[in-house]
Amino acid sequence: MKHVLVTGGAGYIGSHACKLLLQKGYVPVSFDNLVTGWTSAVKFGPFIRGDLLDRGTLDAAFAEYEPVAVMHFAALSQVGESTREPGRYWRNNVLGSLNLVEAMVESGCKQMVFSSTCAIYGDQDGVVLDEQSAQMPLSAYGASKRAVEEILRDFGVSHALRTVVFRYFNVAGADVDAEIGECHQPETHLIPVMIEVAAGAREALTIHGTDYPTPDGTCVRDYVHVMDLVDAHIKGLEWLQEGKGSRAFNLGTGTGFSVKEVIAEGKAATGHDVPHNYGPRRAGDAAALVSGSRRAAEELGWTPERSTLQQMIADAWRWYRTGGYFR
Ligand SMILES: NC(=O)c1ccc[n+]([C@@H]2O[C@H](COP(=O)([O-])OP(=O)(O)OC[C@H]3O[C@@H](n4cnc5c(N)ncnc54)[C@H](O)[C@@H]3O)[C@@H](O)[C@H]2O)c1
Ligand SMILES: O=c1ccn([C@@H]2O[C@H](COP(=O)(O)OP(=O)(O)O[C@H]3O[C@H](CO)[C@H](O)[C@H](O)[C@H]3O)[C@@H](O)[C@H]2O)c(=O)[nH]1
Repeated sequence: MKHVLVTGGAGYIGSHACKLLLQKGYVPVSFDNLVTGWTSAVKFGPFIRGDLLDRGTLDAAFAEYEPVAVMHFAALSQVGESTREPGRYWRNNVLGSLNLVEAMVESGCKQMVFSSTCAIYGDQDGVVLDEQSAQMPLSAYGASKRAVEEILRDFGVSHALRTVVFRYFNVAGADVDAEIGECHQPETHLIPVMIEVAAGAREALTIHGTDYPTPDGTCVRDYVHVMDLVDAHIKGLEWLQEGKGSRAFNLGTGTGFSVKEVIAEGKAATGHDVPHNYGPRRAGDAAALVSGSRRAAEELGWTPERSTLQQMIADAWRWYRTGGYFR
């Protein structure tokens, strides 16, 4: 049996990856400290409650399961929060990842699929964002992810660590069976916040900034369905298992939607009003982040299949309506 250590396996994207890994014949071992995750999201393999900052628990995990690879999702990942608490982000994301990488190479596990982000690119007016674009993160979150990419490169040189780095754009939607989904406490991401408003669980959504240099003044993002995203992770794992070298890939659809467009689609997809008001810009936000790369399609054979805005909102809505929130 091939074990894969999934850090952050109790979180939103990690739990979806675990489900697909199991379907593909791997045993996903979730390693998570539950800072933003849920034990009830760990349904597809063993669970180790551990912190990336605790090297002993990491070493024990590698010794017990001898994973063929690591999928590294665990991180603090809120852009706004990271601008207020940069120390937490640097410590958790960078030192935590360094611990993980050192535990990996010492145990002989030399393959990692890493969750990076388009937030490493920052704001680049009119520039098509591909993997060669300049990296100018606007937040401690984005900077911490860029730093981890550098650590991975260095350990590639020194220890033959091979990594597939995925720079996600904005992930949304939920498992097609509504068995798992997105659940953050408190929720800050646009689509799940909108779902809570449509369901009447929140009074209104605040649009953070209406004076961006975008067609309607609100931020533009490239949304990708979580199921398409984890499908790419299996392809990334296979890439490494076939012995191919380290590579970075953007994961987005290439189409951007403004906050106002997302709200309009939310109303249509849920059949409910989405009351909203206007607030100031949120620190750390880029005006527009849209992928301009076809590398994942051309080299991994990855084609997003559920990543229409309508489908992502419909799946998130179904997950919410089936009472799926983790406790
Ligand atoms: N959601 C998005 O749109 C998006 C976009 C780009 C990148 N990402 C990246 O994808 C990854 C997963 O994001 P998510 O949305 O599933 O977030 P999430 O918060 O739902 O999941 C992260 C998981 O990591 C765990 N964790 C955090 N720090 C840990 C530590 N020190 N030790 C052990 N476990 C720890 C949390 O408890 C949680 O279960 C993150 O690395 C994030 O930066 C997410
Ligand atoms: O109540 C809300 C919530 C969000 N937004 C806006 O909606 C857009 C999307 O915001 P999210 O919080 O949903 O997502 P982010 O773009 O901030 O961040 C997400 O995608 C990033 C990459 O773009 C990171 O990787 C990060 O981990 C992930 O959470 C932003 O312009 C944000 O200001 C609002 O206007 N109101």
